[in-house]
Amino acid sequence: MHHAPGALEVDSLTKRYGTQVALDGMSFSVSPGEVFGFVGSNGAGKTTTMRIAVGVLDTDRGEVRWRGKPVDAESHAVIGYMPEERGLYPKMTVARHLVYLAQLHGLSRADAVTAMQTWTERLGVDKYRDRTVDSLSLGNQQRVQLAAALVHDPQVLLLDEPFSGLDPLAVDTMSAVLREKAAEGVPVLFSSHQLDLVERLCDRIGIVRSGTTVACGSVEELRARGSAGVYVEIDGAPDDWASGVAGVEAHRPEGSGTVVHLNTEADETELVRRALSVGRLRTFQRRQPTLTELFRSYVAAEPHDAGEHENGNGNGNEPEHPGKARKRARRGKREKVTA
Ligand SMILES: Nc1ncnc2c1ncn2[C@@H]1O[C@H](COP(=O)(O)OP(=O)(O)OP(=O)(O)O)[C@@H](O)[C@H]1O
Repeated sequence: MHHAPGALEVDSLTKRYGTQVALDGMSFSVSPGEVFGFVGSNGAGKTTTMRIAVGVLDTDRGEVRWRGKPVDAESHAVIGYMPEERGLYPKMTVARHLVYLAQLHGLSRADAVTAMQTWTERLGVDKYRDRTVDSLSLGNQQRVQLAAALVHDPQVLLLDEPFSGLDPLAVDTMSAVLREKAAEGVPVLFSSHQLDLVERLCDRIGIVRSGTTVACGSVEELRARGSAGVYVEIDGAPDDWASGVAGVEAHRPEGSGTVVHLNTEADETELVRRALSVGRLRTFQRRQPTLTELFRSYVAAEPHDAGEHENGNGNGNEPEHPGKARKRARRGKREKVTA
């Protein structure tokens, strides 16, 4: 785990709803200046983690620290939070809403008005200032919701699926704002199921499963730990030419070739030998896994909605190799995930 001064540290959170385990040793940290992507399948515990960090929900065990101290009412006030349930008052105008929220966080009326003007312009909703929230389209309501998380100049940003339902231009604006806040030294955490976006935007990523962090690192670090892939083109070879080669996990057709996924026990020399023996070998190219492929390998074993959660790796601090997750996946039933 990182311990940069000023980091937001989520340390071994445990949370149950009745018998339902929502968090099971959730741990990770977000450094100042870092955009951290929080990904995991539905019900993995992302919203619960954020709600605990912002103080709207209590944890059973573990703690969240900011600047080395457990978060309390004072630090909650400096967090900008965009909740999943989008808590805007539908009948209030956009301007009144944002000024009210900024004042609630301690800004003077004049500063609150300035902040409202700045953020509505920046997020392209200034023309709707005098409209009630419920008269806006969902995407515009979402822009206002982001403005609401930003008007009080937060020192930590926690955003629950801020990109869902946004048009491509709004995605660009939202991305730019998150990078900008990070550049100011703010730790920025957001959850998303849009993995291409996460891959592009984030400095680091935490993949969660069943209430615990199963992998954490930059995309490059996670890729290096993931299983290798090879793209192969062979004239005249049958589709299943790689079957039976040690360490071959899967192979699927792509274009005029085949993508072969290898696990850590794979013998690449044997694969090359086989490739040469089945036809005229034209291409043999190593491939890094995409974030979507990594996601699938890490969360495949998730027993969600089972009422009980498997503990990922004991402490949630050390990333687990996808190979282990795959072994569990072979034992347990495979779950469909939204990637
Ligand atoms: N109020 C609640 N009462 C009972 N169970 C709950 C409650 N809120 C969440 N849970 C359960 O806790 C677990 C974690 O839910 P959470 O909303 O944190 O997941 P998530 O990762 O944010 O999912 P999603 O991607 O679908 O938003 C789930 O199993 C969920 O059913």
